Amino acid sequence: MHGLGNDYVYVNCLEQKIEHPNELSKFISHRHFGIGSDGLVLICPSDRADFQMRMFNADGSEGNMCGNAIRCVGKYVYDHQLTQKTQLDIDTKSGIKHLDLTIENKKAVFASVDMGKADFNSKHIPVKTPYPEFISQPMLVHGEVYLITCVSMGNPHGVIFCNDVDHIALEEIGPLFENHEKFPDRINTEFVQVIDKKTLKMRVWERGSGETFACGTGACASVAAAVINGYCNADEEVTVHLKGGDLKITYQKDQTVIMKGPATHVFDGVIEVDV
Ligand SMILES: N[C@H](CCC[C@H](N)C(=O)O)C(=O)O
Repeated sequence: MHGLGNDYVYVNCLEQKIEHPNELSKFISHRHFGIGSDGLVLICPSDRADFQMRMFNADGSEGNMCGNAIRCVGKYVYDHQLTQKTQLDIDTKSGIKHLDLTIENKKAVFASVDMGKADFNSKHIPVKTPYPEFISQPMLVHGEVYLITCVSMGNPHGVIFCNDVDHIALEEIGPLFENHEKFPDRINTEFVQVIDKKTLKMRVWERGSGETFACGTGACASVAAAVINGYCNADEEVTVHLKGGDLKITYQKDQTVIMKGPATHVFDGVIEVDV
C-alpha cells in the first residue's frame, strides 16, 4: 500500500512474529533485489490500543512514527475485516494516534489523523544547540547557509523554506543534513516553498529512505514550521503539495496537528524469505 506514493510493504503480525524486521526491511525495500518500497510496516496486536504499528525505513532503521503508513494501517485492518470500527486508536513508538476512516464501497480510502503535538524543544528533537528551540537558525552545509526550523512529530524534522523547491539538489544535500553531527538521531529534511498562506509545496529527504514521494510527518512539521515562522495561520487548513499528491494539514493553536489524506492498496502477496 501507499500514501501518495510513499510506499511500504505491510505485514500482518497479528498471529506471527517477524524475528529480524530491520534486516527484512533492508531486503524487501531494495528496488532490484527485493520487492521495492520505502520500507516495511508491521501491524501488531496491542494491549493499549486497537492495533500497534511498527515502521522500518529502507535502510532497516526503525522510525517512531509514519503519517502515510498509519493511514494505510487503518485501511488494512478495515478492508481485511480485522475491525468494523471506523474510529481507531493505533499505538506507535511516539504514542497512540487516533484515526477517522472514510469508507467508500466498503473500503477505507481516506483518513483524518490526530498526529499529536508538534514539539519545538531542541532536546526532544534532538538537535545539538545551547538554544531551547532551533527556529529559523543558520546552518552552513556544502558551502551554503540554510535557515532551518527543527520540530519533532514524534520523529525528527528539519524544515527549510526556499524559493524554488523543484530545483533543490536533494540527492546532494539531503544526506548532508540527514547525517549532520548536529542531529544525533539523524533527521528528515523538508524543503518547502510557500505558495500562499494556505498552500505549501514540499520535497523531502527522509532519514533512512532518501527522497520519497510524500512524508506525512514531514508535511505536518512543515505546516507547524510555516505557522511559527509567520507564513501560515494556526487553525487554518493548509494544502501541502507533494510529489505524490496533496495532504491537508491543520496546525492548531494548542500545537496539535491534524493530517488528512488517502490510503491506497496496490497488491497482496505472501513473503517467504530466510532472513
Ligand atoms: N523516515 C521517517 C519515518 C517515515 C516518515 C514518513 N514516511 C511519513 O509518512 O511520516 C523517520 O525515520 O523518522
